[in-house]
Amino acid sequence: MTKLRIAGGQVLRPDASVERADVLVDSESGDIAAVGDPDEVPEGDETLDAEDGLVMPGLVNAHTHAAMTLLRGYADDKELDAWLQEDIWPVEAEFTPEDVRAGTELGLLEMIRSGTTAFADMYFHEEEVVEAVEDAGLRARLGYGIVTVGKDEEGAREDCEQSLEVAREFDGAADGRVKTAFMPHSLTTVGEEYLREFVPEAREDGIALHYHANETTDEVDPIVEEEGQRPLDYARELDMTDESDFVAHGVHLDSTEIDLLAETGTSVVHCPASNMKLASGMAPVQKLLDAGVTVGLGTDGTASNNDLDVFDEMRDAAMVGKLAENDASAVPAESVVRMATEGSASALGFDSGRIEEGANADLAVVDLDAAHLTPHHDLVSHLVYAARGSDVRHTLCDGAVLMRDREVLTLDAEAVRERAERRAAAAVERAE
Ligand SMILES: CSC[C@H]1O[C@@H](n2cnc3c(O)ncnc32)[C@H](O)[C@@H]1O
Ligand SMILES: [Zn+2]
Repeated sequence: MTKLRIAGGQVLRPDASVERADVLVDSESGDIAAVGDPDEVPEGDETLDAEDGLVMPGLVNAHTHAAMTLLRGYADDKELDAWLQEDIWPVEAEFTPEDVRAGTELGLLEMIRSGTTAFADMYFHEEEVVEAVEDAGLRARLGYGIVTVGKDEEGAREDCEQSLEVAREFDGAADGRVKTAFMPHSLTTVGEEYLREFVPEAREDGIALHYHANETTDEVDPIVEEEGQRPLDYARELDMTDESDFVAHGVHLDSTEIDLLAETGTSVVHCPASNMKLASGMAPVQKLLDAGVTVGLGTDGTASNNDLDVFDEMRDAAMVGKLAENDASAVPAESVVRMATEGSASALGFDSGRIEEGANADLAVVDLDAAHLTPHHDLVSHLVYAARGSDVRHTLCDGAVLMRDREVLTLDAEAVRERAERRAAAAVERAE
């Protein structure tokens, strides 16, 4: 079977208009072969029913730590630094490759079930993440997260080398669905000497960078004090603000840093739920958009969210964006959908996030015949303010159907849940 016709639905187009259309997917190339009037789209070898549904680009979660599903609900209601140091990092230190595999698979299951087709992952034992992504059929940009604080020189250098190795080894894996990046955890958890030595190595090989930046004031103030400059000026001096790079959070940004991001083409991944839950602050999203910065959307890990549902994230982004600006017209629904699709895809360097001939066939079909999605005044509004991940009927990535009529075809949901439950309990027991 080479051509799959998604028939009978309405389609969300790149200009945010919605029209009655069919989509023809080339399952071999993994691309969208045609989209348009049902009378003009060629017949397919097989049909996927989109009646009473909206065909939209698959959502792109541009910042997460997928295996942290094992820590969902383990430690809540604390601010970032204490939460990481006292609760999260001690258990993560106990995680084996098998734990990371189990946690990642649970994350992938949740993503497929809520219409997410691509994500960025920063974690460790990434070889397990690559295999899980390959089997589950998703698309990912992933990397090994470096932390040098608290490590001796040998350990710190090993971490940096490991991150470069993962970036080099796995780029292009899973038939090209996996891309990689060099991933220093943040500008305060990786020592300057290591950034000065290893970032140029990544650059030489054309490897993109992904890191947490300006998430809390505790992260900004020491850099201002010690370096005498704002964190993103410091990052720019270290050659960490290329147009292939994407930073997570970007909460405490001043106007000069917003200009710097726009000028360099560095993308920002907004993580509203995590920023609210950890009381990190409110990101200046409307100002970033006004300055022309590419903004994507991410959930962060499920210990600070506590789910991977990008529909939830879109709602949070719109709500908190208005609150931050004290303006109900700020961060409107159309901008938010763009962030979660084209914005995130562009930050990750993927040719997806829009329904257009030639783009990756990464798609979700949302059921519209639900009480909470009635009436149909404005379907873009519904995607942001009313829909949930559980409204997704089918999920496709790279032209392959990953979920059909809410049945995930690439993972055994029961086995994944059972394994994650068992491994989470054992890791916590070892740590306590
Ligand atoms: C070294 S791998 C990535 C590392 O990041 C930790 N993490 C999870 N959420 C956050 C966040 O909001 N800010 C900073 N770091 C975070 C995670 O626990 C992993 O250890
Ligand atoms: Zn994070």
